[in-house]
Amino acid sequence: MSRSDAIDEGSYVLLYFNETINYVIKARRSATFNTIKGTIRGDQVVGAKYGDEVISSLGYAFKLSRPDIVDVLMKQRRATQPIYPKDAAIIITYCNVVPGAVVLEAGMGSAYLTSMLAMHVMPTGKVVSYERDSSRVRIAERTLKEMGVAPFVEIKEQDLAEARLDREFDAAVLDVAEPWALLPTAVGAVRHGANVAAYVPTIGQVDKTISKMAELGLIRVQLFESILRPWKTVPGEIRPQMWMLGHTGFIIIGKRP
Ligand SMILES: C[S@@+](CC[C@H](N)C(=O)[O-])C[C@H]1O[C@@H](n2cnc3c(N)ncnc32)[C@H](O)[C@@H]1O
Repeated sequence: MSRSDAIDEGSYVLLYFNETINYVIKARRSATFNTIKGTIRGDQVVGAKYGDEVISSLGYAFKLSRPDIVDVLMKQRRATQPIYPKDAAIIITYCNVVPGAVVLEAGMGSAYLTSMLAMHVMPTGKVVSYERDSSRVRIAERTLKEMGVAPFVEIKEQDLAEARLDREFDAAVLDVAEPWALLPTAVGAVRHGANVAAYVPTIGQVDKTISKMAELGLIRVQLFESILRPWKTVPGEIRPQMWMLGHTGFIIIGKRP
């Protein structure tokens, strides 16, 4: 994501009319963006600056605003079920993912979590991410580039179970179907006192993961489900939104004693 005020070809833009009518777009000179308040041409956007306004074909003014990290992340291609920012925030906070940290991850999937991890370890740390499916690696590489974090991620196109690792990691995160199978490798690769997190969608997986963490001697095992309820913020109509994300996954975090 660029810090410049200029909107170039390929920049992400929040096209904002009001609290309910707004869109995140990727600026393309040759494109046309359809909104329910008329269309906006790409050549009105590319070459403008963040903060400018453009007028739609129906005469409505839209602000060209700089989007947030979450806006850009949620526009990236998904090869797999990604970890959403609400869950990434817990993993990052509880696993002490700070600038300079070296984090082990499997699998990389669509690199949503990888991007968020990389943003927190940069500029001196790194994420070492394992993904055994090469087609997903190609998609993940693109996401990391779009998010501007590619230099902080070392991609290993390999099954984590086959990796030989030194004990150099400050944290490990497993988002795979059977994290219990990878826990011995992950636990063996983190420093004393480091946390290992697993992310799974079903209770059966939670049970197996917690049992394996206990067997491996991890301490203070914590289990979280993050339920984020967004509210409508229109003055005079403040109430919960009608729709919300009901379930994503469970986060299990254990500490290597
Ligand atoms: C649910 S996706 C991960 C999504 C990712 N966390 C995100 O936020 O975009 C799970 C990925 O783990 C990969 N995977 C599963 N087992 C693996 C293993 N043993 N080693 C490396 N990758 C693995 C799968 O190929 C799949 O792409």
